[in-house]
Amino acid sequence: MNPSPVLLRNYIAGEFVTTKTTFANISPVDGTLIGHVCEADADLVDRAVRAGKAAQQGPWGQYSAAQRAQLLHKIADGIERRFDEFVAAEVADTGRPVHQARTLDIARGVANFRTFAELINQAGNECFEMRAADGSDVFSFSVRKPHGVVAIISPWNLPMLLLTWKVAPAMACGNSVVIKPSEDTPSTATLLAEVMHEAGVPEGAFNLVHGFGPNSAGEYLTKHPDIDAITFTGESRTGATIMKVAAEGVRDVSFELGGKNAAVVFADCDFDAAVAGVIRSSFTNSGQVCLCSERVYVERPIFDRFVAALKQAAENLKIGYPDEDGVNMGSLISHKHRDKVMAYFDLARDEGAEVVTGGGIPNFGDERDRGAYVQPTIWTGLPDDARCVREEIFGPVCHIAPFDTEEEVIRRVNDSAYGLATAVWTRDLRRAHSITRKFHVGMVWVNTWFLRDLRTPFGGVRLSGIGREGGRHSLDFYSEITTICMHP
Ligand SMILES: O=C(O)C(=O)/C=C/C=C/O
Repeated sequence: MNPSPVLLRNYIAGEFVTTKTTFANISPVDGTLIGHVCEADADLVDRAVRAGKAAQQGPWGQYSAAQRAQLLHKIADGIERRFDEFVAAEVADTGRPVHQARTLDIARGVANFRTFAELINQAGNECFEMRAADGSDVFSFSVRKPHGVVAIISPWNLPMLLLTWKVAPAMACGNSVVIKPSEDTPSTATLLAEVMHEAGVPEGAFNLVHGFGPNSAGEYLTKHPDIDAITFTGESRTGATIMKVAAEGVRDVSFELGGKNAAVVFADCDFDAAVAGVIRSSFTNSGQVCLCSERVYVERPIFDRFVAALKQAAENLKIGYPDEDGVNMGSLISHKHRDKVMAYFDLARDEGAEVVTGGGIPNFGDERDRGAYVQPTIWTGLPDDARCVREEIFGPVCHIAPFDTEEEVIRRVNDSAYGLATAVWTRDLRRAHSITRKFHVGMVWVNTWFLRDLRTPFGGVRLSGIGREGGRHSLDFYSEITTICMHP
C-alpha cells in the first residue's frame, strides 16, 4: 500500500512553493491516492521564467564550465545518496517493476549528470587559421554561451531518465532551466528539486512548475517570451503545437517524439536471442518507450516458429506488483492511457487481426484490478495499411508479419510517417552493413535494442522529431555559438 499522501510543490528561485489549486496523483497499480500536486498558474510560471533569467545575471551566470561540471557531479552524488527514495517515487507514479527503476530509470539519472559533467569539462571549441588577402595570418575561433532560459517539458514514460537527459546538458552549458514534468509523474522531478536545493544550485538556475499542457503550466511556459529554447519529449501532435508556439520569437526547439518502430528478424539470426530481444523491445515498460517495436517483420522461413516462440515468451512474462520477485511488466501509466490502448485492442479485431496472445485486461482478483494493467498482446494477419500497423499505440503490443526479401522489408519498414528506431536481428554482418543505412530512422540497433552510448546522437526523422541530443549534439543544442575572427 502507498504511504500517506504527500503534497508535491513547485520550486522557484530556490524556494518550494505551494499553490491553492492542486491535482491528484493516482497510483496506476491500485487506483489509490498517492498525493496532491500544486498546480502552477500563469503568474507562477512567469515567476519561474523571470527567476531563470535573473540567474543568468547572478552567480550562476558567472560559473565556469569546470564549476558547472563540479556542480553536476554534486547533483549526481545527491541522487545516489537518495537513490532508494527516487526508486520508490518513480515506482509509485508509474507502477513499473522496482528492478527496472533501479537499473534503468534512476541509474540513468545519475549517468546523465555525470556524462555531461565530463563532456562540458572536455569540450573544446573550433579554431581555424587562414591567410587574408593582405597577407595577414588571421585566426577565427568559436565560443559557447548558454541560450539563457530553457523550457524542458518531459514525458511520463521514463520520467527521471528523460528529464535528466535534458536538464544535465542544459545546465552543463550554463542555461537556467524551467522544467514542467508530466502531470502523471510529478514525484521524481520534485525529488530532483530537493537534490538541487541540497547541492546548493544557485537560485533560479533550476526551477520546477507542475501542471498540465493546454491552458496550464505547459502552455504558459512554452509561450513565455523570455524562454529562449524549448526541448520536449512526447507525442508528435503536441510537438507540432509547441513548434507553432516556438515560432513566435523564433526559439530553438529539440523534439524527441513518437514512433512506430520496426524489429526485423532474418532467418539466419540467433533465434533465441532474437526472441528475447523482441520481447524486450515490444514489452519493456509495458511498451511505453518511444523506441519500442510495435511492428515485427520476420523472414518467412522462420515466421511460424518465431510467432510460436514469441507467443510462449509473452505468456511467460510475469505481470504484477512493482516489488514482486521476477516481475517483468507493471501497469500502464493511467486508466486514461489504458483506455486508449484498449481501443486499439478492439480496433485490431475490427481490422481483422489474428490475436496470437493477449488483447485484454488481466484479472488479478485483488486491488490491482483497480489499476491500469493490460495483457502483453501479439497480433498477426493485418495488412500494412491497417491503423494498428501505422499508428503509435504506446502499449505492450506488436504486430508480426512475414517478409521474403531485403528490398521488401526495407520498403515496408520505411513506409511510415515516423522514423525513430529500428532493431535488426541477423548474423550476416555484410547484410547488416548494407541495409541498416537504408532505414529512414534516427537509430538502428543490430542484435540488440535500447543499448545506449550517451555520446552518440539520439533523435528521429519525420514525425519522430527534430534535432539530435547526446554527446556534443546536446552541447550544440543547449549552446549559442559566437565565432570570433581576429586580424592582427
Ligand atoms: O535513452 C535515452 O537517452 C532516451 O532518450 C530514451 C528515450 C526513450 C523514449 O521513450
